[in-house]
Amino acid sequence: SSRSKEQRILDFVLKHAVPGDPTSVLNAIDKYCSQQEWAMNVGDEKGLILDRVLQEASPSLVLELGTYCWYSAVRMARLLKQGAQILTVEFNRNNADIAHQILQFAGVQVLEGSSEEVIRQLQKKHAVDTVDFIFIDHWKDRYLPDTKLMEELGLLRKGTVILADNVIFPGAPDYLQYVRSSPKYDCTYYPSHLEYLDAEDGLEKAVYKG
Ligand SMILES: CCCNc1ncnc2c1ncn2[C@@H]1O[C@H](/C=C/CNC(=O)c2cc(-c3ccc(F)cc3)cc(O)c2O)[C@@H](O)[C@H]1O
Ligand SMILES: [Mg+2]
Repeated sequence: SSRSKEQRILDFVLKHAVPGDPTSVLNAIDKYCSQQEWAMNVGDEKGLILDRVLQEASPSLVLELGTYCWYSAVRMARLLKQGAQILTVEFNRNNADIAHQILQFAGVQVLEGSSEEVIRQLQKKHAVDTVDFIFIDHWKDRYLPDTKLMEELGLLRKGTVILADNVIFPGAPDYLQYVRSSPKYDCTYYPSHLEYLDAEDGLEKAVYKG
C-alpha cells in the first residue's frame, strides 16, 4: 500500500532524529514539513509560544486534543517537570499508531478514541481529578463543545490553562467568541503565523477562573 504523508514524515524522523532526543525529532519534522511536504503541525514559530505558555503554567497533567503527528506532544513532553504527564487523544488509528512509535521514549501516553469519549472517561478510567494544561489542536468545530464538556465534568480548576491553536486560520470563531465573552476565562491572544507559511494565525490562551 502506498505510504501516507504521515508515514513519510515518520520515515524521515526515524532516519534523521536521535532516539530519545526530542529536540532532534522536532528539528527533523520541521525540516521535512518546511522543505518537502507541508503538514499541520503547530510548527517552530507557534511552538515557541507553546513552550513559553507551558513553562509558565508548569503543569503536572497535560491533556492534548488531536495528536496528529505527535509534534506538539513531543514539544511539550521535553519541557515537563519530573513526574508530570501528558495524555494526548487521537481517534485516527494510523496517526495513533505512528504516535505510539514516536512518543514511547518521550513518556507520552496516546489515548485512542474521540475526544468526547476520552474526556468523559478521564476521571473514572484514567484517575484524573482536574487538568492543569490543555492544548487544543483537533477539528476546529470541536474546540467549543469539548471545552464546555470539560467545564461541565469539573475537569477545569482555578488557573487551568487552555491553549488553542489556529484561532485565526483555519479559525475557531465560536470557541473564540465564547472564551473571550465568558466571565469564567481570562484570555490572551498570541499572534503568529500558520506553520511553515506566511499566513497569519495565532494561539489563544484562556485561563479558567474557577
Ligand atoms: C469527533 C471529532 C473530534 N474529536 C477528536 N478526537 C480525537 N482526535 C481528533 C478529533 N478530531 C480530530 N482529531 C485528530 O486530530 C487531528 C486533526 C487536526 C485538525 N487540524 C487542522 O485541521 C489544522 C488545519 C490547518 C490548516 C491550515 C491551512 C490550510 F490551508 C489547511 C489546513 C492548520 C492546523 O494547524 C491545523 O491544526 C487528526 O489527527 C485527527 O485524526
Ligand atoms: Mg493546528
